Amino acid sequence: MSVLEQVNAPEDLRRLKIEELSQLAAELRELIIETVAQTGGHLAPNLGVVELTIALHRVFQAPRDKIVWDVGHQCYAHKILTGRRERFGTLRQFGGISGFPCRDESVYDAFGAGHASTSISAALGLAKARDFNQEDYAVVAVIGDGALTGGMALEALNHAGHIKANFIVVLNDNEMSISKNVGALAGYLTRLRTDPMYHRSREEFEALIQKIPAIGPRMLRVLERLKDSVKYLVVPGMFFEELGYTYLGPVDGHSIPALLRTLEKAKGLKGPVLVHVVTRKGKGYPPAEKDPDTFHGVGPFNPLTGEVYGAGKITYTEVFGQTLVRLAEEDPRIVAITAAMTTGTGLKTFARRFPQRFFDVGIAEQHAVTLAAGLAAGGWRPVVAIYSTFLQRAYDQIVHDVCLQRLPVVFALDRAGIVGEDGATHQGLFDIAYLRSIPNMALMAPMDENELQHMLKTALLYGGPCAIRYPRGRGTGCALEKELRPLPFGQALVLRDGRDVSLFALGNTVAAALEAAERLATQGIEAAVVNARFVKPLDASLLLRFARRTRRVVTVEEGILAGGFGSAVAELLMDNGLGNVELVRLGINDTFVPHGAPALLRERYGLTAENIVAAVTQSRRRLRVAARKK
Ligand SMILES: Cc1ncc(C[n+]2csc(CCOP(=O)(O)OP(=O)(O)O)c2C)c(N)n1
Ligand SMILES: CC(=O)[C@@H](O)[C@H](O)COP(=O)(O)O
Ligand SMILES: [Mg+2]
Repeated sequence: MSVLEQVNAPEDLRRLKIEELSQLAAELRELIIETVAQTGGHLAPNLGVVELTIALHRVFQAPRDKIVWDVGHQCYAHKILTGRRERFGTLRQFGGISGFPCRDESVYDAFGAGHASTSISAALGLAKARDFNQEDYAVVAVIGDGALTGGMALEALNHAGHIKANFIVVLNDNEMSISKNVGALAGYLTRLRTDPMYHRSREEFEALIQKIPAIGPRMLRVLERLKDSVKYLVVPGMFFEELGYTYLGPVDGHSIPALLRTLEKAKGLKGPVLVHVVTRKGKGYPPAEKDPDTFHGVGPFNPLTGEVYGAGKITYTEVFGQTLVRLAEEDPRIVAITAAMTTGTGLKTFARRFPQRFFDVGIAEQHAVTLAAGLAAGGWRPVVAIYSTFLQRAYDQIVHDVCLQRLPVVFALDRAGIVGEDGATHQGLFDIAYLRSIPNMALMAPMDENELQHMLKTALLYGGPCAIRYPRGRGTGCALEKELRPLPFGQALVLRDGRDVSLFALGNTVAAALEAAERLATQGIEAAVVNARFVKPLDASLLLRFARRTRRVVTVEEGILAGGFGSAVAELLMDNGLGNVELVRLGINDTFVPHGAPALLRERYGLTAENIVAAVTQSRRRLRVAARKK
């Protein structure tokens, strides 16, 4: 029996001999690589924390002690060691285990995640709850150097230091966010890691000074008084110490004995402790060590060669990236902003081509948006490329800093709609509802890649806040017109005429609507198909004309129904005395959509051509809302 097979729960791990732990690490790596090669997932972050996870579960007694993973994309070894080894092959599949910590999945997942920089706040909350409940357990937040660039993490670090909370922050420093980590704090961590002057613990440092004959103790007292000057230069982890933390580290995150020693020590200390662990992203798998950006989150690949499968049609992201470069060549005022997602949002070429006009601000969506507002106020034309789900972070900045001042900021909302295997934390389902309600905001969605490039041109010509939402992955494979042309603002496009029912579709659901119309035609039902293009402003006159003519309307959107595109159409009909038009809204009905293959999720959540056909035929039986709650 392998060492890993002996571990069904963390107590089994605590029974292993210390010499067996490195074998356990090797077996965990093997299982993670083998599985992710099949399912896709976050390979490099997980390979980097194998020893750290073993050490955490050896020193702390989960589920009594709480381990809170930031982002949670590095929790695979944790899942395998906490009773989910047998189910690990179902990773990220519909009905299988999630790629992120999830309280509904296991008592060992102390706090759910998916978005970055929440762990210190959550751990602090758990620690205070423990104190209020007069309980006695340890709380540990595990946060990466990338996630530490997020405002929330810094806010929590600040607060926890101030209230002297009893908890531990483990900083997993691998010098990487998804791409190379950015920011002044990252530079400070590098100095901590590499400068021999910093490379010792505070106690070692003080012991060293004490030993200086005759003047040692006096010198220490002087240094104590010179807190803000000399001591700053020489005390390791001074930044964290000044915030109120006991700093331990830097520790080699691939040495199990060093990790065990340091975590034991941290466990015995009072007040906030920060353990600085240095790891290598992708550790133990050469392709991932060499290219941690590609292997951060990866689709299925050949484990022997590291070849990633699935090249083919161009993605929406790529079309966005290449169009922005073209437009920026023509307009020197265009600048691009990403919040730590240069590759994911397709801005790599832009960053290379226009380094001075490109900003990676770290995991700081709120700052990204207000930075864009400032640039726009100063006469520049910022394009902020952020995934739909992560822009949720910056809601007030969109309202207060951009829209209220009617500033010409373009929001490129990638990963809008169903994203698939990342699951509930990452589906981009709320943006229509949260953007549509803001005055001055315009919102569009392209039906294909060709329309996306024209929409980007349109958005940049529009003089106010404007968002374009487009989906993850490959598009329709349509031809891209050479000439970029602005679309008539606020106008929908009729793709097919019909007198029995009007299908108003948004974005990538247009293809399903067209297919549905074909099928309905075989049943003798003539369905008109309208590509809405704009959620805001809606093409009111065209939509009303079709509604009046057909008296029956189906709206389709890959988004939450409440407040979405279908809601906008419902409001339009009501406001124009057409409340008696039969309306069926297809979309996500008041639920979070879990992980699974996108095609399967679209089927389950009523977004396929078949669902549209069913909605039309059921609407004849006067069913008003066809979207089902799963
Ligand atoms: C709010 C938010 N923005 C962006 C992301 C995308 N994202 C996921 S992991 C990651 C990098 C995290 O870096 P780090 O915390 O250092 O972890 P590592 O991958 O290096 O282990 C980013 C930007 C996210 N999950 N949440
Ligand atoms: C954990 C995280 O938030 C990112 O790594 C995300 O999973 C990337 O998603 P894409 O694969 O769609 O870029
Ligand atoms: Mg990192």
